[in-house]
This record gives sequence, structure tokens and C-alpha cells, in this order.
Amino acid sequence: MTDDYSGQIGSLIRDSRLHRGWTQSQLAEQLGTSQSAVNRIERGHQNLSLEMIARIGKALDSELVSVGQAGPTHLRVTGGQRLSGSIDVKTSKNASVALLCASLLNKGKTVLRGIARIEEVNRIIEVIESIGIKTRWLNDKRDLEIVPPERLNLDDMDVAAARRTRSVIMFLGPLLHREKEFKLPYAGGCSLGTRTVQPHMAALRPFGLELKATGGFYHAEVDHSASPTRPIVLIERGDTVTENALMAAARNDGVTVIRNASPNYMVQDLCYFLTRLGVEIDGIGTTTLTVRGVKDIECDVDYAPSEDPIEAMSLLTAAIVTSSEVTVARAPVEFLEIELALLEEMGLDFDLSAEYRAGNGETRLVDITVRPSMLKPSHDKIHPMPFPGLNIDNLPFFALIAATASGTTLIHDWVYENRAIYLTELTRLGGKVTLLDPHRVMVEGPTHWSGTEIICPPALRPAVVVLLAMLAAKGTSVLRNVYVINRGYEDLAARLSLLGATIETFRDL
Ligand SMILES: CC(=O)N[C@H]1[C@@H](OP(=O)(O)OP(=O)(O)OC[C@H]2O[C@@H](n3ccc(=O)[nH]c3=O)[C@H](O)[C@@H]2O)O[C@H](CO)[C@@H](O)[C@@H]1O
Ligand SMILES: C=C(OP(=O)(O)O)C(=O)O
Repeated sequence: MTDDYSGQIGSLIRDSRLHRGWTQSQLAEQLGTSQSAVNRIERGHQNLSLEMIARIGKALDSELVSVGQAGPTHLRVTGGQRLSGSIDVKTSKNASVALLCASLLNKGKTVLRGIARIEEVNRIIEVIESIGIKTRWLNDKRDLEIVPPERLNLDDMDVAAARRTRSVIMFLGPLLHREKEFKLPYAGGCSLGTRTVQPHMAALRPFGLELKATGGFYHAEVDHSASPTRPIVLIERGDTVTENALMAAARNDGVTVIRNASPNYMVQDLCYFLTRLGVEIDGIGTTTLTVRGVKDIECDVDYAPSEDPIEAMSLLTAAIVTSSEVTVARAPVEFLEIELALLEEMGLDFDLSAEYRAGNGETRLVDITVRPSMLKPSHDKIHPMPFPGLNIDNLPFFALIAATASGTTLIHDWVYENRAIYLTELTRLGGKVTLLDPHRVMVEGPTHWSGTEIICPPALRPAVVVLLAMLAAKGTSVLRNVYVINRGYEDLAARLSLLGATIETFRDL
């Protein structure tokens, strides 16, 4: 066993012992050894046999000390502390994945600056590399270079990586120009209930795409002679369906009109990126997009996606729930306006800096400083709407914020079949969250949070909501299996720690 492993195992044992509230002597007693031996073990100064590791694991009733493949990552949070300082919002998951998919349109080199370093992006990179695209991190791993091959090897697709995302559905729009036949695995992602692909099929049919779903795959056949003869009217104002239609329109040699388009942040980023590829788009930021496509796209392009309004909302919530003064810098204000208006109504004390532009030269950013406030509940139910409404992915944070206010708030998530259900996890930390039906929860505040151990709900935003409640909860909490958070947030625990949170990352060995 190397010194490195001894040290890692030692700190896992120490963390686990402290989590149980034991002294070194108490653990020593359980193990039939001395306190000084436990001290040596915890400092990594003792060679440990596998048998001893197993005994310690049993005594601590902890999966921490398991031997084998590296297991899931967990967080241990010591809560009840105020945060302070300033934190920059990172670029968005949802624009990053759309732009990775859009790079499939370009036969030239694409560089994406400051792209989010998150698991969802890693999965899409694995997929595009598996089909022959070369990627390379540049500038201290901030920027990603993407160079396509002459022909894609779609048969070699890393299906396991693809199935872990929903974003892979956005391969349809770009691929339909390149291939006559291909297949994609069914889209995965968070467990939020059934999410339809019907609007995608309807939007792409005018471009000659027919999809059949069998055996876990969408089988696509494309009639390359087809092109839309009428405006494409989206059945739903969804983000990824709008992006798919845009990417199909980008290489349609003519004018495509997309109605009931989502004007949301990731769609805007995609539009700005496509214009850099020579595609003309009128109506960016509105629900009617008029796209003049180009038959072949081969140019070297450099683009910096904008900051994530959902991460901004998450960080604002971290400050609110811990009654802290924090500046959330580089927040894309246009995509937070309803959220901020509602928070103002609820009594939040905050101010905004002057506006400045994001790296894409378009998106308006501000620094938001939040101060400790006595919140009151919203008069009306809080519910999301497609942009410019309250963002669908920001809704879960309002459940947590409502739990800090004095009174009751109705939260209505009409969008997802399962997401509101996960908000009831807050009851395990002392919250009063009652599930009225699968779409509505009643939240009663204020809450005296107390720490506990929870396995991450299998949905990104509710998982982050639980983590943020743990920041407010007195005592120690453990959040197990945080892949779902890492899917959408870059180094969240480490960055919150820079604001003064006490969060340790640990994993099964
Ligand atoms: C990669 C990406 O960008 N993901 C985002 C995108 O997913 P995406 O665009 O894939 O969202 P979906 O198409 O799954 O839509 C989410 C749900 O909303 C319903 N729906 C949507 C629009 C509408 O006008 N009417 C309607 O009923 C859909 O039926 C579905 O149940 O949008 C979701 C909703 O904003 C966000 O949660 C996701 O973070
Ligand atoms: C639901 C979400 O994302 P996805 O579409 O990637 O599942 C989310 O970002 O909260």
C-alpha cells in the first residue's frame, strides 16, 4: 500500500469516526487496539492489512472503507455557518451541450471557450470522440478544441455515455444533413418522469427525418431532397426541440421559419454561435426565428458560451438559506428577472451592479449582492413558465427559499412528473414540505434545519436544493452519490468552500 493510499484511508476513517461522534479512544475500544494506534492510522502512518480495513469499516458501519473500484463520490457538510465573499457564475450546462452538438455541423475547427467542466459535458465529449471527432483541452483546461474527421463512425458510438444524457437527442438536427441512416440510443438524463421526443420528430420531419423507436434506439432515415415548405410550428416551446430545429435549419439551403421557438438562454447562445458559422438568424430572443442556412459549413470558429442563470439562482439560494451576504458575480440578469422580482416581493435585500457583457459579446451580466433578510412567503403559487417566465429549472430553489420564509407557499411544478416529489427530501432536514399531488408541494417556514444523511435524489436541481439546505443545517450532514450534481455544476462543493462553507468530498475506495 502506498503512502498516498494510507493517507487517504486515514482521513476517510477520521471523517467517518467524527461523523459518528466518536473519539479516537472509542474507536480504539471497538477495534481492541490503542488510541495511539488509531491516531497513527488516521494520520496515514500505519500500514493496514485488508482485514484491518474491513474491521474498521464494520466498526464504523461505513461504506467508506470498501476495497475495489473507485465508487461514487459523497459530500460531508458541516452546516449552520454563514458564507461571505464573492463567487463567479460558470458557463451553462445547457448551452455547453447544445454547442457541442452544434459543432457536428462544422467541418472546420470549433473552439469553445470556458465551456462548463461538468459530467454532462464529459459524457458528450466521450460520445463525440467515440465517433471519430478529436477533442483537446486548451489553456489550463478552460477551452475545448473540436476537430471533426472527414467521416463520422456512428457505429462506434459510446452508447453507455450517450444513454447517461438527454442532450444526445440534439445530435438529430446536425446529423440529418450528414447521414442518410443512423441510430441514436434513447435519451437519458435525470429521472424526471417521461420526457417526450414527439415534438423533436414533428419539428425535424419537414427536413426529411423519420424516426422509429425500437430496441432502445431511435432509428433515423433521412430524405435529403426534403426541405421545409412552410414555417415549422413547434408543438411545445421546448429548449432542446428549438435547438434541434435550429441546427437542422442551419444547413438548410434556404429560409426556415421556426414559430413557438424557445427564446431561452441556451437557445440564444446557440443562435449567436450559428451566426459565427455564417448562418443568418432574425428574431434571436423571440419566439419566431427566421433562419437563412448555408449548405456547407467549414470554418474555424471560436465562441464563449454565456454564464448559467440556474447556477446563479443556486448560488443566490445558498446565500439566502444561510442568511449570508454574498456577491454572485457574472449573473445573466435577463434570465433572472422574474426570479429577482419575486425575491424582492418576498423581502430579499439585494442590489445589482451596472451591467456588462459576457464573453459572447451579447448576454448582459451583473453582480448581485444579497444580504440577510426576513422573508415572507409569496402571495400566489410559485410556478415556472417557458422564458421569459420563471425558469423551469429555477423552481426547486424557490421551495428551499420558501422554507426560510415565515408562512406557507404553494410550489407548482407542472412541467415534470417527478421533480416536485424529490423536494420532500427537505423534510429529512427539518423542513415542512407536504406533497399535495405529484406536481405541487406546500412549504411551511421558517425552518430550523438539522443535519442528516441523505442519498442524492436522482435529479439535478432537487439534489442541489438538498445540498444547500445542508449548508444551513446545524451539525454534520452527508450527501451520498453526488454524480447527479456534478452532471451540471463545476466543482460546486469546492467553490462553496471558498465562501466559507465546510464541505468535504469523499469517495468509496
Ligand atoms: C439540455 C437542456 O437544455 N435541458 C433543459 C431543457 O430540456 P428539454 O428541452 O429536453 O426539455 P423537455 O423537452 O423534456 O421539456 C421539459 C418538459 O416540459 C414540457 N413542456 C415544455 C415546453 C412547453 O412549452 N410545454 C411543455 O409541456 C415537456 O413536455 C417536458 O415534459 O428544457 C427543460 C425545461 O426548460 C430544462 O429543465 C432542461 O434543463
Ligand atoms: C433537467 C435538467 O437537465 P437535463 O435536460 O439535462 O436533464 C436540468 O438542468 O435541471
